Amino acid sequence: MPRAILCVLDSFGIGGAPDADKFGDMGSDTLGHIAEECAAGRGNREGLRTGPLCLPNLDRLGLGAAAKRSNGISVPGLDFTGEPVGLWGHAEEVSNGKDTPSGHWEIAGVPVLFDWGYFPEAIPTFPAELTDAVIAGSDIEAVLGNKHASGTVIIEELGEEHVRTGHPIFYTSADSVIQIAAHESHFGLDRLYKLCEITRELANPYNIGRVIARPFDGDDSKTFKRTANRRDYSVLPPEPTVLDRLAAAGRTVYGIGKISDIFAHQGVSHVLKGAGNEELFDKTLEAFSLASDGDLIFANFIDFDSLYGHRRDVPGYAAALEHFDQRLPEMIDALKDGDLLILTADHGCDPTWRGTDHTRENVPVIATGPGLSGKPIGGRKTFADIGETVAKHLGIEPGKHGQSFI
Ligand SMILES: O=P(O)(O)O[C@H]1O[C@H](CO)[C@@H](O)[C@H]1O
Ligand SMILES: [Mn+2]
Ligand SMILES: [Mn+2]
Repeated sequence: MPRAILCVLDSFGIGGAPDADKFGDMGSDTLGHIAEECAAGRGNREGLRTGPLCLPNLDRLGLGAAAKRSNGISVPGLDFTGEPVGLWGHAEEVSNGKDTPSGHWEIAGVPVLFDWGYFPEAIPTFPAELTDAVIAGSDIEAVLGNKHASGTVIIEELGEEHVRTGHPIFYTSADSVIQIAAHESHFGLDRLYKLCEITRELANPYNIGRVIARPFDGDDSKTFKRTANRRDYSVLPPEPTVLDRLAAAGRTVYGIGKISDIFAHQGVSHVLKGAGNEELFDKTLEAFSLASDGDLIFANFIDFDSLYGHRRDVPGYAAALEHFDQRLPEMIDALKDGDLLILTADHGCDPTWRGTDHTRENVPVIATGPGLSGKPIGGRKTFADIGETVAKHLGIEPGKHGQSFI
């Protein structure tokens, strides 16, 4: 049994989702396209990285084999030829959305089989009754934006007007989300959080997954920068997740990074935050030294998605993957006898794809542990197989969805 360690490389899809066409994402492939760009010499950035994508540790565990099985295409640069040393395969998402909560909840054994509410690609995107109610119920006079946007682009576009007028910037994306950007010192951080709480309540009838506070600082449109004080206001998962089931069995769940926010703080006993992938990796290792037998460490590595996938930054994404790969042996060396480490993702965010949104993709499912020999685990029909594997490994009762692959 000892422990389970579940790492989500946020947005690290490996292509081949059978229902990608429903999302306009047929052919999207986060890993495959990054690797192709790198192989063609378009993944270079001075001082950051050059050449073909180089992920020897993930590849040896079975990443290249899993990607090939997911979409039938060999990944350039992932040329490990022996038998993978990990359990390797991919999983399809059954949840209706390609958003972070749907992906994580399904990984934790609870697919999202209802439809979230979304806002249309129109201006204004939000219904007037909703923005009117927010204005009436808070201390703001108007909202700016009111459209689909990339979070970094919209603060450059409207940040100065926001500072001048005091009106916060409301925007959305292909996800079920209302994001509110405001300047930390001109508008105030606590005031922004309060506004998000009010908006969260008012958004419930629209079935919106998350309201997200997006504070930023800086002096003008050229220097505005989002701060680390993002805060997510999520609805609760529709059924108990494997986190809740573990908590009910008296186990400790360590949530690293965004995990606790994604699960509306339910089922997570210890929260360890980190400012970016590097710190998140350190915090995950710290949790290794805190966790006892039967506990779960659940980590989210956000930079892949928010800094590189949504920003459509191929060299940045490639460098972040290569850095994670270089550090992976630290995690493997920290495993005790009986520990199970699983690496996966919650959706895709192909940095070569149009727009700035997530992409519907299969995700890798790679597992290893002392004494575990490598073998294929095939194409799993739901991410919930991951949560059920954790449940079985940690010796708790099976849940309603998915099947363990061990
Ligand atoms: O462009 P930014 O603000 O990073 O938005 C991204 O972050 C949101 C939450 O993860 C997603 O809905 C996506 O649109
Ligand atoms: Mn995500
Ligand atoms: Mn995202």
